Amino acid sequence: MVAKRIALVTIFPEMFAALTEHGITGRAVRDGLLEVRCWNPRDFTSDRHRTVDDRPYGGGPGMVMLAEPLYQALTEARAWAGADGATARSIYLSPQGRQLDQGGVLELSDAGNLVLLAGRYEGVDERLIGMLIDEEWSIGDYVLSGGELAAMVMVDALTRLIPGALGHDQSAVEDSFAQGLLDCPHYTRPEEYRGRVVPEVLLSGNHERIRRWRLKQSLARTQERRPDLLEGLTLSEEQAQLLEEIRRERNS
Ligand SMILES: Nc1nonc1C(=O)NCC1CCCCC1
Repeated sequence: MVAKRIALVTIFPEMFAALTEHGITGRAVRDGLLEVRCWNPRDFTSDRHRTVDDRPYGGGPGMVMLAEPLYQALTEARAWAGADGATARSIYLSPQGRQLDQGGVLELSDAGNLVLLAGRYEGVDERLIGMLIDEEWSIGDYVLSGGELAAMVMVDALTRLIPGALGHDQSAVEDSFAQGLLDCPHYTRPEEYRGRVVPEVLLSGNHERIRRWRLKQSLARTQERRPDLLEGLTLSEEQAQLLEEIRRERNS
């Protein structure tokens, strides 16, 4: 198995320890499923202050990231990500991008290796984007101080789709999300917690009843909290039946 390579272009490479040193992403790196490597544009400057930004043409507040240090950093990052003939796609994280959802994560997970550009300041010289960026993606309609956290969100969601990255006991978590539904409620010991008990079906040991209960709970939650998600779904016979039951129970 060849490790998935994700290159990051960022002036804060230390931030990515959050991915490489913890949790599922950290284990994927240790297990050789994922390779993460950072390129810092500051390493591609030639002035004493290692300048990566400058004032915006046209005036206005803040600074804009210079194209040249990013160009050099991205070129090296793209070479690494595209080594041995691998396909590599260069992405810029910004609120102006396509909004990321699980469908987009699935698409990106099929796109081979990635180069993620994390911007700072007010943004990046548009000419650099035109020259070296293939796609712009957003993790949501809000403004962060930089693209690093957005890049980490994307890497985390992508890593969960790498075969072997989730221990056997987590792959089940993907079921409802993979079906485009919200997740069902979860419980663990004790059976009674401050007077609140676990739904008895989950103690029944009847795996078919439990599967059906969990699916019904996912459908009910999705109907209640995110009916828009249901609109986009083609329901199975069983899902349609359960949804009918839910609607009947709600109206009774
Ligand atoms: N939302 C987002 N989704 O992806 N990125 C986002 C963001 O808010 N990024 C911060 C900006 C800050 C200025 C430079 C470019 C990135």
